[in-house]
Amino acid sequence: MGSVRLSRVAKTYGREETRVWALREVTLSVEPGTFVVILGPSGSGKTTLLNLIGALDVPSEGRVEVAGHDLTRSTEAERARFRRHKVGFVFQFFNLVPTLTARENVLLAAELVPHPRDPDALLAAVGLSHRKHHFPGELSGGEQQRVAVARALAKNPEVILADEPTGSLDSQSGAQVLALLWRFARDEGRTVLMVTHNQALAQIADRVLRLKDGRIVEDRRNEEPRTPEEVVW
Ligand SMILES: Nc1ncnc2c1ncn2[C@@H]1O[C@H](COP(=O)(O)OP(=O)(O)OP(=O)(O)O)[C@@H](O)[C@H]1O
Repeated sequence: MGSVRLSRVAKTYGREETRVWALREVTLSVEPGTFVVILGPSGSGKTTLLNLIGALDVPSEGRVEVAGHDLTRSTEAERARFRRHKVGFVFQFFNLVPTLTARENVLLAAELVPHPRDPDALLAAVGLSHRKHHFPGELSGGEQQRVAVARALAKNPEVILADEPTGSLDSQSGAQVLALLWRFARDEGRTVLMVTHNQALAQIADRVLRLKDGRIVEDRRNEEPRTPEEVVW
């Protein structure tokens, strides 16, 4: 299932005197079913970390293993297959296809995998049955993000990577999106890694990672995480 293991991972950009260390000496092991919240200042390496786990990028050093796949020893074609089958992505700005309806956006993801979840059931679960034939431009930000979560879940992925999924939402829509991601980890044993600038969201995490200057400077487990509904933000 969706285990995540990084061993002495570094990621650099550029060369020699202009080299930037986006990540260094990152070692991490996350068990399936964990809801991980990743905090850290701008430029600390949070997005880079998600990109490596999601096989959108490869490390400069070290090893990345996700859901039993060694992403550092795979070809680009294998990584594309891994992204397609194993990972659901949720971004800050939804990234829906504007010319497709909500339902078609979810269907498009479902068609990528052999054992998808039912798009209509997912749209019902995110409270959007009545809006499924609407285009993204006809939906509010919160509704679009709920479609994006339904799209990510449609693939029934082992790992969900969410980069500031509530960053552009009002608090009520944000809470709904959060609850969907949280339940997916809790009820279905999937691994969710979520980057956020909102410190309050650490309370709902099973595990909190804090990055600074490309290193993990805090790695804490919450014995009794709160539910998204309990957190005021
Ligand atoms: N393609 C790139 N080329 C050069 N440097 C990059 C590239 N991508 C990221 N970086 C640098 O790597 C470092 C980490 O970036 P990253 O986007 O992972 O940070 P972040 O914690 O997600 O920041 P933010 O909260 O602002 O999104 C930064 O110094 C950034 O400027």
